[in-house]
Amino acid sequence: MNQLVSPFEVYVRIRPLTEKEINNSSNDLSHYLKQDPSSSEILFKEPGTSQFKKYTFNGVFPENITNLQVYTLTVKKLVQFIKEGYNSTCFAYGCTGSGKTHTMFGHMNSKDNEPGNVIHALQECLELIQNNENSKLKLSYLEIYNEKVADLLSAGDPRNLMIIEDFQKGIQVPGLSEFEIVNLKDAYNLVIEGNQKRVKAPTSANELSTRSHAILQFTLEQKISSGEVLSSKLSLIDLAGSERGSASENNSQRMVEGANINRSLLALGNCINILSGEKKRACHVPYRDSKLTRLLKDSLGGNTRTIMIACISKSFTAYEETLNTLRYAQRASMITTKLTKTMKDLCTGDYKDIIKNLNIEIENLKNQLKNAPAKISSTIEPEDESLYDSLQKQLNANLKEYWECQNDLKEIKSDKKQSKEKLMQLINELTQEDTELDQYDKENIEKEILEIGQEIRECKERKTEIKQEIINNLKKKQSLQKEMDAIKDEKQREIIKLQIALRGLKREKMDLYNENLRNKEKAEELLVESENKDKIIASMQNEINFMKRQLVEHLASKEIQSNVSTPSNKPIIAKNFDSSDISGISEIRSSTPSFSDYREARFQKKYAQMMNLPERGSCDLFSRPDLLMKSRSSSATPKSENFIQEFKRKETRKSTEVKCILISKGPGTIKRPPLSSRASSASKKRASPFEVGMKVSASHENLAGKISKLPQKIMLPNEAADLVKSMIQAPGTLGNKNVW
Ligand SMILES: Nc1ncnc2c1ncn2[C@@H]1O[C@H](COP(=O)(O)OP(=O)(O)OP(=O)(O)O)[C@@H](O)[C@H]1O
Repeated sequence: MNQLVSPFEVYVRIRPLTEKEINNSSNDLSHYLKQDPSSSEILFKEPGTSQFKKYTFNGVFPENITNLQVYTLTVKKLVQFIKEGYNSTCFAYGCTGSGKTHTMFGHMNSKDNEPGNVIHALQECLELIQNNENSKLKLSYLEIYNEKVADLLSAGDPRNLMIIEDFQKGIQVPGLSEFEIVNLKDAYNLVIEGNQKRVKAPTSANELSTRSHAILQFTLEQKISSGEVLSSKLSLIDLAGSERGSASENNSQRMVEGANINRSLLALGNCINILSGEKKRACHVPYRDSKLTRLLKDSLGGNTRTIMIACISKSFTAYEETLNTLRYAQRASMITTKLTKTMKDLCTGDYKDIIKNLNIEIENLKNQLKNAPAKISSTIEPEDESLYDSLQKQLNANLKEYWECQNDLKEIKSDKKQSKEKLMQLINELTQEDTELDQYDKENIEKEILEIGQEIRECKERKTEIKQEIINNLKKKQSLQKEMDAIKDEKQREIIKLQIALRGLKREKMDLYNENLRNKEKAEELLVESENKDKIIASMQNEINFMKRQLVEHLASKEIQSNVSTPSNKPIIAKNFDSSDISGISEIRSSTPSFSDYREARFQKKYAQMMNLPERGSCDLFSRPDLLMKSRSSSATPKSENFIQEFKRKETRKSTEVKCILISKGPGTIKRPPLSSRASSASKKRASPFEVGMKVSASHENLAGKISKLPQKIMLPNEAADLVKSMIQAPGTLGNKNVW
């Protein structure tokens, strides 16, 4: 018996007669109630018959059994179960004075201290956490009195707490005090403190009757290897007495209490009926019918384990209540069948179909998610996501609650309609003249009419309450929606701000880019300008260099003039001049006079005037551009012919005074004859040096070789003059035929 055999187990505990009851021997129910201590059955004699009806449960505890034994056979199994991470519940049900409080709490302050289930469970749970350093135990204690939830451990007096359903944590009571338990003494004191706060009042059956449902919850939190926290709760419930108003000799307050107690127990019974499958309308479990069932929603059915201890008294005065309790407990015990059956069904083909359908649904949802616009993710920051999710879940729960309320309303309407029809039928039965009713039947019908009248009143009350719940539900929905919108709005505002900032930055970036472009263009222009300037400077530099050379030449010519006297100034005659010799001259190039030539000429003129020198340019050999040659072939070009002819002609006429020939062999560079060589004929008489630049082609190695023996430097005029003179006077020094 140490393991739970089904998710919902029902035990019956028989309370022994009290001393007072023993004294009244007629009060013993033994003649009506039989129980074999070795079996889990009770035989009970139904009213009006001599036969015993058999009630079967998971176990029956006779009068002499102790609280510890009861604990060992019931709640101890649940403690093991919460250790595995499942929620579980144990509630004591029964009429006033049947021993519920005794079973759950025991005699906590009396000298014959006999702790009940709560204390034993606490002890065992503490052992659990002491053996596992990664676990915590928390305790909360509340009561439901007149359909209001009150915290029994709060320092103040907070009444009417809300019950909400959290999709992750399950049923929650926001604002409910919760204490971490580390030792039994503290826990014990908390329980005593809570018990003292419970609403109590004397009834005819119990001097210290507790008038509320007391719910004590242990929450066991265990950190598992993955780092996640496994949270499970054990709810231990001492229900208020299930008796009818008349039995407990009540005043008006007791009547209200009784109505509320009855309602919640009725709701609990209805839930149990549906979970047990007794009612055909099994689709909707009316957890919302009372605070008690709402609170127990995640502790009844599903993956939870529940133990009901139905307490009955052996007192005959409680006969009717005992019978009701047995019937109630019997119905509850049928939950076992339903759940077992469901588990069996899971092994059949239906299960495969369910899985298949679920897989299809999952696939559909995945696709929907994939195709859904990522509105939320784009607007909600990760840190807000959990809050947003939680609000979303609360909204879903709120919506679910709304539909449940609407369903309840429909059910109430239909119940009311049925009750009214039944009422009419009973009234007809009672008032019909032709029916013969004896006093007993009449009393029964009247009793039934009263009960139905009470039911109709309850329906009305319930309807008003549900309407109020719908109003509250809609208010809650609005506030949740507001909260969600606030998150969205706030994020939206932030996003808009960021977008504006981003646009600003983009504009700034664009401006910078454009400015950069402009700067680049400017830089390029400046570069070109500077290159041009460099070129100008370089050309000016060249000009300066050239002019410097000219100056040197001027000075040299002046010197030559003074050195070469007119008498000895014999005309230089080229002898044996052969045109083939100059055919190797690949290029003698000149151009039409340029501005710089003109400037140079002016400079030279001015320089000459300044220095009192004769003006330059005396060789009309090169004064005519058409005489300038360009020859690449071995045969003389017409131009070279012209050149030769002209040279010879001038030589013949002896009209040309060639004072000096400077020959320089540049690296492929041909210097044009200076402008001076093309000077006007007016200055012919005054001889002036001129240059001939040559480029010697490879095919005329002969000439090239000879020329290469010439000094490769610009000679001073007098040196050059001497050289030329020697060349002319001693022809052949440059070769047999080459005479210049
Ligand atoms: N198994 C038992 N053995 C001895 N005494 C018991 C037992 N069960 C109950 N009693 C005694 O019976 C009396 C009534 O019990 P208890 O207060 O537990 O009833 P109850 O069902 O909680 O009543 P109520 O619903 O009115 O609170 C108490 O004095 C209690 O000590």
